[in-house]
Amino acid sequence: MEKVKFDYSKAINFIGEHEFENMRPMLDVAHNLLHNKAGAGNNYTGWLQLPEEISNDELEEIIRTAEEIKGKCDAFIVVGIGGSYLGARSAIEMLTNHFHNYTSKDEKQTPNIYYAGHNISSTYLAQLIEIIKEKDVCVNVISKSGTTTEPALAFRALKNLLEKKYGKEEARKRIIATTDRKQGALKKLADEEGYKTFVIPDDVGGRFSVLTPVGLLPIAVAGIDITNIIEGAKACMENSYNSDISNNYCYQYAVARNILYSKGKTIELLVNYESALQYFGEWWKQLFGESEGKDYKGIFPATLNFSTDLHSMGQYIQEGKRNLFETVIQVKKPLEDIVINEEENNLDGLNYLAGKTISFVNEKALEATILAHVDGGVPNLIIGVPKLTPFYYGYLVYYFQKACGISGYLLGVNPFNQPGVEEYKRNMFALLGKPGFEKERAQLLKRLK
Ligand SMILES: O=P(O)(O)OC[C@H]1O[C@](O)(CO)[C@@H](O)[C@@H]1O
Repeated sequence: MEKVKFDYSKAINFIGEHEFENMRPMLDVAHNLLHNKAGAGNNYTGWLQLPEEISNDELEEIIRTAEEIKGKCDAFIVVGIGGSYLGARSAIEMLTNHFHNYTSKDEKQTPNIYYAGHNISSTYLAQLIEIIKEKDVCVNVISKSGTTTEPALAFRALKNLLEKKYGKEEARKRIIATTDRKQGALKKLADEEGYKTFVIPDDVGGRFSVLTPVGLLPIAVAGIDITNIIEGAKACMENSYNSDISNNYCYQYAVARNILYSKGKTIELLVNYESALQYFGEWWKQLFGESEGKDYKGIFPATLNFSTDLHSMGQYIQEGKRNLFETVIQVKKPLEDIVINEEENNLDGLNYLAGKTISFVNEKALEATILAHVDGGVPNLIIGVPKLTPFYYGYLVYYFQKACGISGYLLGVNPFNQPGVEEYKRNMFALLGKPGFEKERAQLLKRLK
């Protein structure tokens, strides 16, 4: 199987070969911290061996449940936020037809997939309920902590809908909870109601959980081969095991971004030229943002979808503040292609492209953009992916997770916690009047006057 490749030749004006050499000792330390589970946050590094440790029994159980759901519903709702939904969504958007929710179940043999609990928009939830209320519905509620407000609120409304529609007994069979082994409100609720549950391993944090039932169940419901995803992750696990940077593309990426960061390139733009990768970017953004943005440092991760965003953000990238670098995901072969047709009168002037394919044009757009942006002072790192298949999805997931762990240790942070996210939650609970937050509430209300 062809490897996912990393190429930093378009950043060579910004990173000298010797700088990789200079980073070897630091990389060795980071590698050992991660692999010996000796670094900060080491009790959340279970994702490292997941592709090898996930058992056939567990995979079969996920696939069996997914088949049941597929047979039972035409609307499947994934309720979760952050790492509890972005992995699934990134795979589903990458690996199913762009228009999968617009095709009939007969055609695709899978339910439409909807998402809830990833915002607190009443309009979104009301409109979702309107769309699904006449359909046959199943819900997968996912929360590691089991206490996150956004999915809990959405789930309360959807549970109510299902119970009214089917009665309590049948609703119970249409709800699957993915949560902690023993704690949290969702675990308690699932036990009381008798929902089927899947467990998120204790040592795997939300943003590293896509290769657990968190991601795998919804992905399987969407008709995607999850065993292939695990195979891909396993391949990357093997290819990125060696701490020698000269043949470890994953470590080259981790090191390159840290070198660029140390030179003031504080914003990383993950760029794609395939719209199917939009949500992969969202998943990546949380992975790196939540892992590295702490202790008042860290690269700010942003995503761009090209060529779409070249027509909105292209100006900034070319000539704005020079604190950017790009990481381009280059897909070598599209799943489908279209040959550009010849037109007799050539009114649009495109006949010079007749006989070429749309993907050829996309490739030239990529090459042209990289050259322009490098000339404009924006280093480009390129990650070459042979094709968008389940195998390479799994490969990329592991690639970025591993690079993130290593990169976080190189930066000197704990890549596996997220203490800062609690700040807004405390304020929100206080303002909502949650019991136990009375003191904070009084203080905040004064500040809001
Ligand atoms: O799975 P949970 O516990 O609902 O958390 C969802 C998301 O919220 C966070 O905890 C941040 O609040 C993320 O780390 C996580 O991915």
